Amino acid sequence: MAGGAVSLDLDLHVPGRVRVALRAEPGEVIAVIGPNGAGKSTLVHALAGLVPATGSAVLDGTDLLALPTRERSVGLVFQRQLLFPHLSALDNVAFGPRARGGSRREAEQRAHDWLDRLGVGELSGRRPRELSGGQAQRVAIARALATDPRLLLLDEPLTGLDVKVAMALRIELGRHLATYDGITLLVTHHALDALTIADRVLVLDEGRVAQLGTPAEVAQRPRTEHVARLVGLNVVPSEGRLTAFTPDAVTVSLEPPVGSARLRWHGPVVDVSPHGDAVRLLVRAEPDLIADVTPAAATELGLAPGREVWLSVKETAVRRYDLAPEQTGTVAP
Ligand SMILES: Nc1ncnc2c1ncn2[C@@H]1O[C@H](COP(=O)(O)OP(=O)(O)OP(=O)(O)O)[C@@H](O)[C@H]1O
Repeated sequence: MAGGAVSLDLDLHVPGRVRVALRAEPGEVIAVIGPNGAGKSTLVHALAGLVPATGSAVLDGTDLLALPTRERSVGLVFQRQLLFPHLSALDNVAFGPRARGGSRREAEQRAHDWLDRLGVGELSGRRPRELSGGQAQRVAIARALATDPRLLLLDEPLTGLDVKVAMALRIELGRHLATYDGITLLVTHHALDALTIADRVLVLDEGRVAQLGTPAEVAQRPRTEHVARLVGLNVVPSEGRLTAFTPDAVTVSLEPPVGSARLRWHGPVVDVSPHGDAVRLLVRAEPDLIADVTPAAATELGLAPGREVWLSVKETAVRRYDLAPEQTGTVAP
């Protein structure tokens, strides 16, 4: 039942939807991020055998794409994951270990352990219809982890859970994945998941690899506006390079900033939301920018959606880097 250390050599193509080539090392957790429609779900569904794909996905010497769906040694947690409706939570989780040849007692013990770890041990006797969405999601995660698969595919496993539960599960999942020697692909919309749980981050955009790097690389040098926003940075392309700056480096004013600052923009505020002790503004400029101001400044300037503002940033507060693609594993469709 043990997974064993395996690597994954991927060169997968779903025509018109996604193309990804990469090598994942044993134990690696790769977060998959990108805008809606980027191809994240298609990638994991293709690996699971739910979407036809060409190319190869060689795991431990075997090409998964050549295997029928049910013979692929993958663990799946998808949004709106269905549990077996006629089985209790315990039996849902014990099903995998049992199918892999464990004794009933061992399988049930293992299922109990996983349900406990995910905070739903006391619900082990319930059927799926007697569980809330969040509880069912935790049972689904337990079910995937209990089989100790060599490839774990998690598509938005924490989406739809309340903040406290998601936080606790993120910690539990991170702890487990840190010692898990199989390979994990974790599709997520949350920077926190990508940056805290993952060893590398795969950024997809329009079905292509836009960036593949460590969380630190991606956070410091995001190559797409989407990723920049996800990690809370502004990124502005200029003269073939990218200029990055934090939202708190932005000065907001109602009049054009004085001086000859080249780094200034004008546009309407489109969103105002609390962000820690600050107020975060989204301003529709070229490109869209985020700025953090104090609550006092927000009140004084009357910052509300629709308000036209000027944004500027000092040269000393920006970091510039090259746009040239140099990621490993990038393949153009
Ligand atoms: N069943 C399908 N048949 C044909 N095209 C599809 C199908 N499902 C998705 N697509 C298309 O494939 C592309 C990738 O979609 P996919 O669902 O993989 O994106 P995603 O990155 O997971 O997006 P999201 O964040 O919205 O879940 C999109 O252009 C989408 O419209």
